[in-house]
Amino acid sequence: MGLLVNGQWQDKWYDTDSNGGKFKRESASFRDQISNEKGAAFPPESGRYHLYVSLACPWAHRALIFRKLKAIETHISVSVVCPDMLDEGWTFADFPGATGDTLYGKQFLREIYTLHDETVTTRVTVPVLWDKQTKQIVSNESSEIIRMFNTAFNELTGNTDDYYPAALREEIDTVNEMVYHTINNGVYKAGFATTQDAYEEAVTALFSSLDVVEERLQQQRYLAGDTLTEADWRLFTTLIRFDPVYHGHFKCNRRQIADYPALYNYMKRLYQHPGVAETVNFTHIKRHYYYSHTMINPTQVVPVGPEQDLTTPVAE
Ligand SMILES: N[C@@H](CCC(=O)N[C@@H](CS)C(=O)NCC(=O)O)C(=O)O
Repeated sequence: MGLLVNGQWQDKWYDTDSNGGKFKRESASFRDQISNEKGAAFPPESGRYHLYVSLACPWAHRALIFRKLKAIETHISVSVVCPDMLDEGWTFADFPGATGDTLYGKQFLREIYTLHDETVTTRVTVPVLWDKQTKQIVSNESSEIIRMFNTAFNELTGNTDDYYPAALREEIDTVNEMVYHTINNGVYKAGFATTQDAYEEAVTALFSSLDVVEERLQQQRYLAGDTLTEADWRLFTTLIRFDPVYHGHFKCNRRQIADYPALYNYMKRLYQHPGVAETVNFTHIKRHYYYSHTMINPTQVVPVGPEQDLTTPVAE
């Protein structure tokens, strides 16, 4: 894994030494918008945009789910990277379920970043929302990509489902804040911590938030009440990876999601939502983490479990 500095690849792992052993996620570098506003640089057009994703990545998974839910699959094409992310970063190497770079036949995802700007300095992350027309990255920030998908293509698709409704925004923002820091990013903070204290701090915050969410879901169907919103999808992509990966690989092993009755039922309900199961690929998920993070798992052996059947009936 590494990053681009003035367009040159440098193979470097995350620096936790300068931060007391704590993992600190950097902000995404590309933050443009697909927008209906007059004169917008990136207007919604069918066939113009492309998503580069990893099926392993919880952030990219959000974008794939929204592409499904909002029926924009025929308007936005997708390339899936190989789950192995080693010294070359994300690659388009062959792997079952990976597609290669379906636009330009490149070898490495970083070449998409340098196609945008050959002297760019940035981490090379997924998801990437790409504009085929200008050969520019529109955005590599999943939280903003899902907001664009929520509304920008409504006229093209006729799908007006709203996962960020005005009346619930305050509530959604509050939940997102807690879920992002302590759960979505919390599992990474635990897994990438290089001191005992940094690890324990992250794990404690993670499980106290899971308790809060469990209690909430015992009272209500979704995080923001009766309405399914982006807050649920943002939590879902972490929950679905939890028992197979974060519990073991990231040492988040106080409990499994399967031990929380309401959370587990909710996770299965979201998994069974039309179109969602086909966005979940446990082979890519397990392979990516256990095979790529060689400082955590030097043998690169991928565990066989857990045995879970997410298709069994759920309580509504
Ligand atoms: N803020 C970004 C984070 C994306 C991200 O960190 N993706 C990971 C994969 S799960 C990645 O590509 N990491 C490579 C790296 O950090 O070099 C988003 O939510 O879109």
